[in-house]
This record gives sequence, structure tokens and C-alpha cells, in this order.
Amino acid sequence: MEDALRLESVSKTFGDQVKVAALDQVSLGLPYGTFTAVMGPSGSGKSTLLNCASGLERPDFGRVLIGGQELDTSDETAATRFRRGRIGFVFQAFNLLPTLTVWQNVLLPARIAGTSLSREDKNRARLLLDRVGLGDRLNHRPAELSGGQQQRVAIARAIVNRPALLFADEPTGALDSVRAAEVLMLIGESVREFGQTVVMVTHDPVAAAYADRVLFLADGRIVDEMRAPQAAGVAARMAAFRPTEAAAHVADAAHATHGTSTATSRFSGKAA
Ligand SMILES: Nc1ncnc2c1ncn2[C@@H]1O[C@H](COP(=O)(O)OP(=O)(O)OP(=O)(O)O)[C@@H](O)[C@H]1O
Repeated sequence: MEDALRLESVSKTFGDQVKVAALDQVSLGLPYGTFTAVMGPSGSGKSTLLNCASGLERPDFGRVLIGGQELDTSDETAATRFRRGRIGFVFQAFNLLPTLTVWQNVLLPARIAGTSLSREDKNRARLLLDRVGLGDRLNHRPAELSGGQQQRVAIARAIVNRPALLFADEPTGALDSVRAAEVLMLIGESVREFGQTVVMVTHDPVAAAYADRVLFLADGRIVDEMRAPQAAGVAARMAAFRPTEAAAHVADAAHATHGTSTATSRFSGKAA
């Protein structure tokens, strides 16, 4: 079976005079029903990877295949139609519509796709919103919620609509550790129960440890990976990047308490 997501030698450069290779011939394959975390120092290309993989940004070179089909971003309307129903996003700017209530925001993707959620889906949406602590906020508008609450609405929306591929950029960034753990468990359940494929950018080794696999980026390349990651091992790997970066990520890892690394390094050289 083809992968849920494949990148073949994807490159993306920014800048005119001074060129920055945000992605440098990145190839990867993510099977269906897998949860992958993407980590790396600031500026290593994580967001660019997410943007190119989801068709929000067009690579300069290389191909992106979703469910075996090439994502063609030359026709924006066709690309949008292709993404709809297949791809979900949880980004830092939560993309909630301000005039709609929590409940309407969660149901919106199904309405846009012209399908309606079944009674069972709606029950599940209610349960999910209960589980993320928003069961009593269904009629509130985003402006009446905190940043963390808005983030949880965006995550519930992404899970309820079950896109085959879900891209999440720092989905737990605005949450305290208890809420973050709840959300990450929900994402993990969604991967296992519904075969969703999730790609999550994070700076937090504890969050990354919920994934099946961590990809480490440096200077636009995948320089390492870890399967069945554990927080302490991920934190140690992050600490091996540049000293300035390491300081920030070691701080992140202060609450990374359990386990040891199960790194399967395919690369012997230093990452940065
Ligand atoms: N639109 C843009 N124009 C110019 N340069 C860009 C643009 N987007 C990204 N870059 C550059 O490409 C490189 C990779 O950026 P990217 O945002 O993908 O990194 P990142 O790993 O997500 O960083 P962070 O962890 O700080 O969010 C950086 O050097 C960045 O400055």
C-alpha cells in the first residue's frame, strides 16, 4: 500500500540575494495510521516542511504525494478541493471563525465539504469537547475563550472530522501540561482507532514522546530519527544540536522524566 504522505527530494529556498535552503532534498514516507513528530532547532525548516507537505507552499523541486496522488499546487482551486476532506490542520493561529460558536466551528469542515456529520459523529464531537473540558462552552464564540481553550476547539475540530492526514504545528503550545497530555492522548487514540496519519511539529520532547517516530531536522535536512521515542532520549538528542539551541530545549526537557533513548540513528555525523 502506498504511504499516506510521501516527499521525494523536496527542496525550498527563500531569499533573493542571500539564499536560505529551508528544505534541502527532503525525502520521507509516512504510512497510514502513524503519528510522527518533527523536531529541530529554530529555523531548521519544520514549518516549511509542514507547509510544503500540506500544499500551503509550493516546493521549488521535488514531489509531494498524498495517498499516492501528487499534490499539484499550480492550480489553487484544484489544490484546495484536493485538500478538503483529506487534510486537516491545527496551526498556532487556530483558524476558528470568530462569528461562529464552538459547536459550529467544530462542525464547519463537514459543512464546507457538503457532507453532514452523522448522529454518531455528533455524539462523538460532544464527547470530545467534554473530554477537552469545553462541554459547557458549546455556544461560546472564540473571543470568549482563552488561547488554550481555542487551541482545544481547533484540535477537537481536527479530530472529529477525521481527515486522513492531520498536520499540527505546536498543537499543545498554549496548553498546560495536564491539558497537553489529554490532547496528545486524544490524537494518539485517533491515529489508532481511525487510522489517521498525524504529522506534528513540536519543540517539546514530552509531546514528541507521544508519537511513534520523531524526525530531527537541521538546516533543511532530516539528520536523524527515533522510533518509539521517549522524552529523555528526545531531549538528549535535541541537546546535541547547536549550544544556543540546546539551552532552550534542555529547559523544555526539564519535565522529561521517564525512559531512555531508543534512537536508531542512521547518521553518524553531527546534525548541525
Ligand atoms: N517566507 C519566508 N521568507 C524568507 N525566509 C523564510 C520564509 N519562511 C522561512 N524562511 C527561512 O527558512 C528557514 C526555515 O524556516 P522555518 O520557519 O521552516 O523553520 P522552523 O524550523 O519552523 O523554525 P521555528 O522553530 O523557529 O518555527 C529559516 O531560515 C527561515 O528564516
